[in-house]
Amino acid sequence: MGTSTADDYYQGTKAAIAGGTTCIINFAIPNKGQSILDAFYEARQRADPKVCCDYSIHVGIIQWSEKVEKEMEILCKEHGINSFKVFMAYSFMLNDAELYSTFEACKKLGALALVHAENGSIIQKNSEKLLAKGITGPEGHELSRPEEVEAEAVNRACIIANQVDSPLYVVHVMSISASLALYEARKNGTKVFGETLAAALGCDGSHYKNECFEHSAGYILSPPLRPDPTTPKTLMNFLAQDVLQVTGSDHCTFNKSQKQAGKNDFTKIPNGVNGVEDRMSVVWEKGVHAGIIDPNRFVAITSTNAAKIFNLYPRKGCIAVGSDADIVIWNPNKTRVISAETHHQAVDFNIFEGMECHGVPEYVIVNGRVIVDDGQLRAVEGYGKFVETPVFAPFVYDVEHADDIRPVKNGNVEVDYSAKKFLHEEKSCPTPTLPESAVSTPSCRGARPEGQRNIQDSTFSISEELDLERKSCIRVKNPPGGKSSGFW
Ligand SMILES: NC(=O)NCCC(=O)O
Ligand SMILES: [Zn+2]
Repeated sequence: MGTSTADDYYQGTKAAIAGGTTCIINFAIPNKGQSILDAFYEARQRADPKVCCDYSIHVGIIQWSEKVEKEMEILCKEHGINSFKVFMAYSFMLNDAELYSTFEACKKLGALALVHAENGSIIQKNSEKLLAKGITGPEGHELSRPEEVEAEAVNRACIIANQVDSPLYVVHVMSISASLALYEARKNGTKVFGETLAAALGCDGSHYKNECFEHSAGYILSPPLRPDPTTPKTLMNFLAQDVLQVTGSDHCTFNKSQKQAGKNDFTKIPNGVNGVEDRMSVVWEKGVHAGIIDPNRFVAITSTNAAKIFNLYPRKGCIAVGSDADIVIWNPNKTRVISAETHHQAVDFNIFEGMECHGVPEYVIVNGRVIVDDGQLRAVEGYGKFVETPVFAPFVYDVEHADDIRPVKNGNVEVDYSAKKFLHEEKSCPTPTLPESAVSTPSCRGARPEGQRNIQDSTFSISEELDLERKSCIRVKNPPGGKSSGFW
């Protein structure tokens, strides 16, 4: 939207580590007319000297052509890219036929299509109407793109993916309706994964009603936060029940002065909010501390599932011999209050301002180096590396042949990293590896969904049993990747 984010790769990854995230995947979105290869090279040039932790890249497709298809192949075969984001909204949205071709190309390459799902044509018409009526402030943002506009696009994207039998990943699912559209599609056999955001779990759309432009504009992202105050908790329940699989940050920050670009026209407010630093704390607070998920599910939805979907697993997303030494020591008994005054991001606004979070990353080890030491951050610019994401992720494409994951060489020891072995081990591991305090979080409070056990009552994790209990109400008949996956 004609401006650059407040956080760069240094500030962004430093903040990520401060919050307990040790690897990120950012977007390289080309400018109009720019080739996707150039967008990728540019992102690498910007990132490599600056990143404090490892990173990968999703490449954006903002138009469709044979050239784009050829370059997608080059990115997959020569540059370690396995995911491409398309938009169903904004001036650079793709139409249905173009989405069809992109999904088909992804399937052929063994890549994963990521979709920004909102109906761009409806948003445009609604925006024109609202502006003509004199509704120019940030409140117009949600009014122009209500839930059903998101849900319709999720449904349509799933149908298109199903037509070409390609897997699909829906980024930033922000509403109950959109989650249910996704769930319905999966029940009907579409291989679709759903990601929601820390923003959606920690905030609601009431902020758009704030009379202060600076405040309400600070919460503008797309799809927007929803006015229904039950949405954040319901989305957390969807994560617990595997209706959604991942919590991302979609960290895309703009300073107050940058948001001023839309002072007289909400359609010009740069879209995006913070998330990378506070994601882990917000998910712990609203999920584990609230008694909705257990610590194992916390790890799955903040780390392991993403690593599996983007084929970084088991190098990332698990603690094991041969895996990267990216480890977070989480203290559930400490608290912190989120504030723009104290955060490590460059941006001058924080959507979680004033939120008290139980759960603090006390030590963060990045590639074997202690970067957060007893709460003290010592990030090293340029210490991170670009990590390739190979195509045909077994957890997305081929669970039956997931054994084909190559064993990782660890010195002289050859470690068997077969995916099936890991799936099996996950299922049969009843021993807690967490300290008792982390499992029976004393700070637990808040109502539990009806019929669910208090997962904090036990001194060992029962997430597997709980999952089965829950799934008996919401059962995924044809899970992406097949029924044998422990992931589902
Ligand atoms: N969620 C959000 O508004 N991020 C900025 C760019 C995008 O829409 O994906
Ligand atoms: Zn998006």
